[in-house]
Amino acid sequence: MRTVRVYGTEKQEVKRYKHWLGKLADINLRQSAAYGFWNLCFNMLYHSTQVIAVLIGGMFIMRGNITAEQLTKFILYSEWLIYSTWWVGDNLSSLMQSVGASEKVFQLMDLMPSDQFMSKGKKLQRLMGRIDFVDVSFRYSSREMVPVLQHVNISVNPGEVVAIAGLSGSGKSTLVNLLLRLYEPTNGQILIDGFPIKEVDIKWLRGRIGFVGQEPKLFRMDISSNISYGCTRDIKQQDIEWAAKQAYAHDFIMSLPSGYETLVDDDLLSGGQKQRIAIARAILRDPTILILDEATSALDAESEHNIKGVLRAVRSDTMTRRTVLVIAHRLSTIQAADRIVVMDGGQIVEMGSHKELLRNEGLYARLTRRQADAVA
Ligand SMILES: Nc1ncnc2c1ncn2[C@@H]1O[C@H](COP(=O)(O)OP(=O)(O)OP(=O)(O)O)[C@@H](O)[C@H]1O
Repeated sequence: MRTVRVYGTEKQEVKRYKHWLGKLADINLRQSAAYGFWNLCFNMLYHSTQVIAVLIGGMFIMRGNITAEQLTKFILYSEWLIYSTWWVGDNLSSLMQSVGASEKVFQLMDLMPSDQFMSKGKKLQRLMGRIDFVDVSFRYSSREMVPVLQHVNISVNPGEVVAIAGLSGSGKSTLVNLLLRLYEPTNGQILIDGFPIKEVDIKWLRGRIGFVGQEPKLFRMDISSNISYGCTRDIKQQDIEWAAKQAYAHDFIMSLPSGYETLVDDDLLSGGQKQRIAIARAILRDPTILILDEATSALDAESEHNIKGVLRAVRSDTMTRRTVLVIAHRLSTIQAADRIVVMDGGQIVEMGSHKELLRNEGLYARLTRRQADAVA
């Protein structure tokens, strides 16, 4: 609605709505006409059969060929027969619709769960957080012709903070999708603590990865429940507050009238605040691997502040050292990362620290200058 109002396209939308409404009315009209015609034909047949039966039957009675009782029986039986035939015909179409619908239900019931959940993988004794992408290439099945990742090799050490930078569409999110096993690499493999990810129990692994997407989803329940959502271990209110502090969310939550008990409503929180709650949710699960996908929306400045703060908190907390992957859209966010991986056209074109990459005068230096110019 907001988009329609902002672009002033109410008239076009009403026209589009009317157009589809007209098509629906047309279909309904034709359906009603066909049904009316079927009923008319049938009623004519039904009543004319009775008239003819009475006329011819009456002649036979007068000639003494049949009795009045026989004619009455004949008319009654033929009435039942005709009525039953009509009833079957009338219900046949809805019967066919039900058969079609139930076929779809059975097809869905017959679908096998993904291989990932069928095979019981390894549960490692302890996840250290090492990640290796070994010669990984990938194409989405819907666009087989387009290589999205090509021969990607990255090794991330346990506890390292690695940022992935690059132009839009260079394959940053796809890399994370593969790590979460939402897709399987077309070539190459991903290793977790040295074990092929395919051999690791998927549920176990996902339980140890915290992921905060660009547009995190919050549920209509209080902030505490939103933060503790999906956390299987026994947690207290102070754990929730600790996670909120790490995610730079505690102060704004406390400024709300009901604090942690505030009900999350669509309009209550800004995009950046929602993201901070989602980060707290991810941190509370104490993941060994934390993945942050920085928001690309207009809330970038706020998002940048969040991500910078979280990176600082993660690095300074030596008790909970975790591997962090940040997909960064604003390069100023990630200057403090241990390593920055720069992607272009599905390939890694540069890798190093912020200073090293600036010295290289490559894509990263160009992108940094471009963003600095845009801000100035
Ligand atoms: N589900 C999908 N099906 C088909 N192609 C996809 C799909 N998701 C992404 N792509 C394509 O894969 C390429 C890489 O996309 P990806 O989202 O990984 O890039 P990105 O670097 O994360 O971009 P951004 O910075 O805009 O988020 C793009 O060309 C995109 O159009």
